[in-house]
Amino acid sequence: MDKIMVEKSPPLKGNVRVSGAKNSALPILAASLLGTEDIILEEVPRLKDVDVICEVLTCLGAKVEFLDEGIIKINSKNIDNYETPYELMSKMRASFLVMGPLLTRLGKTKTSLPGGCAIGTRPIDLHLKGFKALGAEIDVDHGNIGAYAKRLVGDRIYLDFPSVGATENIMMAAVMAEGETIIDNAAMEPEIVDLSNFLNKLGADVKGAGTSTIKIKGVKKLGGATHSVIPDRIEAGTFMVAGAITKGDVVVENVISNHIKPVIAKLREVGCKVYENGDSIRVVGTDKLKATDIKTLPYPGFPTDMQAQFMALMTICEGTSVVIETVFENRFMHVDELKRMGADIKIDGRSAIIQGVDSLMGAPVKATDLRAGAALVLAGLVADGITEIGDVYHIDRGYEKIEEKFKRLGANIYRVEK
Ligand SMILES: CC(=O)N[C@H]1[C@@H](OP(=O)(O)OP(=O)(O)OC[C@H]2O[C@@H](n3ccc(=O)[nH]c3=O)[C@H](O)[C@@H]2O)O[C@H](CO)[C@@H](O)[C@@H]1O
Ligand SMILES: C=C(OP(=O)(O)O)C(=O)O
Repeated sequence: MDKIMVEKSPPLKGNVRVSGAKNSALPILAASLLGTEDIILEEVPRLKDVDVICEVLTCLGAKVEFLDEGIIKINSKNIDNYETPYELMSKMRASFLVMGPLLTRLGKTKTSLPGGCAIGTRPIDLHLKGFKALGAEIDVDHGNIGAYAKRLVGDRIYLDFPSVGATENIMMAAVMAEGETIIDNAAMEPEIVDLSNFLNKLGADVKGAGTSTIKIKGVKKLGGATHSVIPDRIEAGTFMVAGAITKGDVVVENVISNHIKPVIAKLREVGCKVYENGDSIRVVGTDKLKATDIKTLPYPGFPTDMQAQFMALMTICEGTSVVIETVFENRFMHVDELKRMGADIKIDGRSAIIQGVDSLMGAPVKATDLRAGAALVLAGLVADGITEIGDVYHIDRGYEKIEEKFKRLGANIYRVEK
């Protein structure tokens, strides 16, 4: 398996362009099953997860063509298969997002139950609550899950937690249900707004995305559209932390600064200068990084997908920092790996207490999940010696051309292919 090697690097300097958001591209690609005419998607990041969802679409009968870099053409006019095979489902949890579109388009959908993963058990009860409210029958049998409905009828659905995936799956199922669906306590992430904009371009009637109440009026049929995926706020945040941790001067381009307000605020709290300038953000590091605290929350709170990267930064901030993870029950797998590099971190339930150290040491470590991997790359940039990161397939799920982008900023990073 490939490894990423990171050597202690000089302060990172220069410009880096952020790719389209993985977490927008995946639901939008799933929603492409709803359209009956050509769909052109731009700014799609070339990632392992994108390849998997494209394989899922192909297996369901859609035509998927990779055109120029970042551009994918999809035609779902003749989809005929309603089952996603276990092999594809097991490669990526987000494959579950095809259930909503298939249910409303074909009246049936079947797949294997998505399991938990390194960051938590990740149940799907809220997705199913939504499908049931719209009139679907749910059938769970031998690890498979089916949803069936002769007709879907709009209803009012309250989400017990503003789940991103459940909001997306229910929105997609509701776009062709009869009458009006209202989702209360909906997730408000920018990726939900991007999905809503895409659905409306296809001819849907979705209002309120980005607030906690989303209203969807069912339509009979959806067509085609051209749509550009929004920039990846988590990739942007990762490079911003890279500027901070190396005490560098990094300009992150193609970013919507409103989407990463908490990251900007916390970087300022640790002492960095952050300049917002149109669609770019410049982070200038400081010699005296100060401790701070973070608590992850659904949007617009501090994103759980930036928690590990920020913790890497906290390991060398002066003083004691506290991280409280409220979104996932087990998202501290990176702690043991950071400790192997000399970090001083204690876990107490959902809190991690980080005592800043003077320096980190390179070590062989494992990317236990996607953002844990990104955190180890960041820590490796400032650790003495070499950090050898294994299980990098996790990193490849969510970061396009990661070594190339870091190298251009002056990082000593390379991949060893095995
Ligand atoms: C592909 C994608 O967009 N992934 C993102 C999405 O994941 P995902 O959509 O899976 O995350 P959710 O918002 O659904 O999950 C948040 C919490 O709700 C719980 N939950 C969720 C659904 C459900 O039916 N029941 C339930 O209890 C989960 O276990 C978790 O504790 O949002 C997460 C939270 O911002 C991000 O970390 C992921 O990067
Ligand atoms: C947890 C993440 O993704 P997924 O939901 O696809 O596992 C992530 O992007 O950090």
